[in-house]
Amino acid sequence: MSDSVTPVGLAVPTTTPVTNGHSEETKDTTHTPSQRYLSTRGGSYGLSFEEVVLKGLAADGGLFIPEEVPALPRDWESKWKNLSFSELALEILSLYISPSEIPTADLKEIINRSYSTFRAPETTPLVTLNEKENLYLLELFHGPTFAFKDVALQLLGNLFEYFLVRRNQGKTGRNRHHLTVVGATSGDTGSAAIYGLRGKKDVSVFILHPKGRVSPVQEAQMTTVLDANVHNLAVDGTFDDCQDTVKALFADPKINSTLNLGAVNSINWARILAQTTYYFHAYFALTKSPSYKPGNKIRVVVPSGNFGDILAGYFAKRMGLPLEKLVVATNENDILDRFWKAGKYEKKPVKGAAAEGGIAEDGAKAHEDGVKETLSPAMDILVSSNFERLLWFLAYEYAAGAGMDDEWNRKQAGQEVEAWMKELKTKGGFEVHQEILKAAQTDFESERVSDEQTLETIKDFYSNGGYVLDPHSAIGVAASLRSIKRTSPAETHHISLATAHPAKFANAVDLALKNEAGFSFDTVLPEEFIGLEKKERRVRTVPKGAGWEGVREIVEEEVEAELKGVR
Ligand SMILES: Cc1ncc(COP(=O)(O)O)c(C=O)c1O
Ligand SMILES: N[C@@H](CCOP(=O)(O)O)C(=O)O
Repeated sequence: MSDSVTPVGLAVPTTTPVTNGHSEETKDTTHTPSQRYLSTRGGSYGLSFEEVVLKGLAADGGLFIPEEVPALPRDWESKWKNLSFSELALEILSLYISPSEIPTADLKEIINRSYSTFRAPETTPLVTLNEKENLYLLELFHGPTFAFKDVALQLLGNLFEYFLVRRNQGKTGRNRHHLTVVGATSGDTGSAAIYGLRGKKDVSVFILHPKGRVSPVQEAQMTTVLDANVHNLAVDGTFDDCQDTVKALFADPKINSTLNLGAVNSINWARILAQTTYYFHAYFALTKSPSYKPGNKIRVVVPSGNFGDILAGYFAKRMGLPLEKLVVATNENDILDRFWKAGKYEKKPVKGAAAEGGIAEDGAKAHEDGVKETLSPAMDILVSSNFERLLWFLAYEYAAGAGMDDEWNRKQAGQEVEAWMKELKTKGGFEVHQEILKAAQTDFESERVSDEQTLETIKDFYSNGGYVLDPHSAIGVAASLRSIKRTSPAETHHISLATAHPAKFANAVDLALKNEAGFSFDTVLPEEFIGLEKKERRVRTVPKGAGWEGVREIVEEEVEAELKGVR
C-alpha cells in the first residue's frame, strides 16, 4: 500500500455527512482519500469504490474521480519491476480500493481470473516496431475480443459479479439486486462488455451500437452472443447518439430507481483504473530493454476517441510514473486535436455536401451532426466523454493558483466543469483560459491523422518489417513518427498503443495491403473469427425517432421478460 499521497486535493474534509447541493452522502472514514470519490461537477462526495463502480455516472451528470491521486510507494521501481501483469495490477488497484471493501485475497483472485483469459503470457506485450527510432508498440489486443477494452472489461465484469454475489447473499427473487448495464459502442466496448458479462447472474447488459457503422467483425462479435442476459440494440444514428442516450438514461430518475443502471463505458471509473496497469507494465518492459539508458525520456502515444485510454496514462503520470508526454492521436474527428492546438473544445459544424452525408473536402464522408465516417470507426466520436475528467484537474489546478483552501479549489473546479459542459450542450463548444491550455500542453501533445496517412502507415510497416497494423493503431504510429521528428530518438523512446487486432478491420487493412506482394488477409485472421459471420444473431433495431424514451421502454420490457424467465 502507498505510504503517502500526492494531493490533487490538499486537505481532506472530515465532516459527516457532506452536503454538496446535489446529494448528501455519509463520509466513510475507513478509506484513504484515494479510495473515496467525488464527481467532476461538484457533487457526490465521499462515495466508495463499490458505489462508483455500480453507479457508473454521478447523480449530477458528472464523472467520478478519486478525491486524491495516490503517490507511488517508496521504492516502487525496485519492488514492482519484475512483477507479472496481474501482480502489478494488484499493487496499483490496492492504492484505490480499500481492503475493507475488497479483501486483498479476493482482489487478487478477481485480477488473476480476469487476465487468465488473455492469450499472451505477458498480457500486454511490448514489441519493437522500429529499433533505430526507438519506437515500440504496446499490443493491447490479446484478450477475448481482440481489442484493448478487454483489459478493463474482463476485470469490470468480475467486479460486478463480486459485488452482486455479496449483496445478494440470502436473497431470493425480486429482492435480489439486479444490475441493468447500458452501454454505447462504436464497436469494441460492446463486444468486450458482452464477453465480460455474458451469462453472469443478476446482470442484464444492453449495448447500443450505431447501425451499419461498426465493422462487420465487430457487429458479428456482439450479435452472435445469444446468452439470455445479452441485448444488442442497433440505433439509427452515430456513436454520439448512442452515448447521449446512455447518459439520458442515467439522468432519468424513473429507470434508475427501478432498474439499478450500471455503466461499462469509460464513464465507469473502474475502466480507467484497470487501464493504468499497462502504462506501468510497458514502462518496466521498456526500461529493462538494452536500448534504454537511465535518463532517457518516454513518450506514450495513444489513438484517442472517448479519451479513456489516454486518461489512464494521465493518472499513471500523476501517480509518479515518469512519462515525459502523452500524445493524443485522433482521426479526422479531431475535437481533441483542435483543443490542444487552440484551447477551444467545439463540435465542428460540417458545411455543404458533407452536411448532407456527401464527401467533405478532405475526402471523408460526413454526417449532419459533424461525425465523419473514417477507416478507424471505433474513434468516430464527436464528443469525448472522459475529457471532462481532465478538465476537472485543469480547473482544479487553475483554482489552486488563487491561494484559497482545498475545499474552495474543488468547489471551483466542479463549478467550472459544470459551466463548460453547459456551454458545450447549449452552444456546441467552449474556450478555456490560455493558462489552462498551457497546463494541458505540459502533459500532452496532439496529432490528427487522416485516412490517407492511416493507409500509408499500414502499408509502410507491412512492407518494412511485415507488421500488420490495424487502422487505429496505425493512427498512433503515424503520430509517433511525427513526435519522433520533434525529439531525438537517442534520448526519447516512444511507446505507441496498439488498440485492436487488424483482423477486426478487414476493410482498411485490405485497402492498404491488397496490392502488396504476398499479402493475404488469411495470415492475420485468428481462428476465433473463422465462420463468425455465419453464426445465428440476435439484435433489436431501435425504431427511428424512438429517442432515449423508446430505448427506456425496450430496456424495461426486456429486463422484465428476463426476470420472469421468459427469455
Ligand atoms: C480500437 C480502438 N482504438 C482506439 C479507441 C479510442 O480509445 P478511447 O475512446 O479510450 O480514447 C477505441 C475506442 O474507444 C478503439 O476501439
Ligand atoms: N471506441 C469505443 C467507444 C466507446 O468508448 P468507451 O471507451 O467510453 O467505452 C468503442 O469501441 O465502443
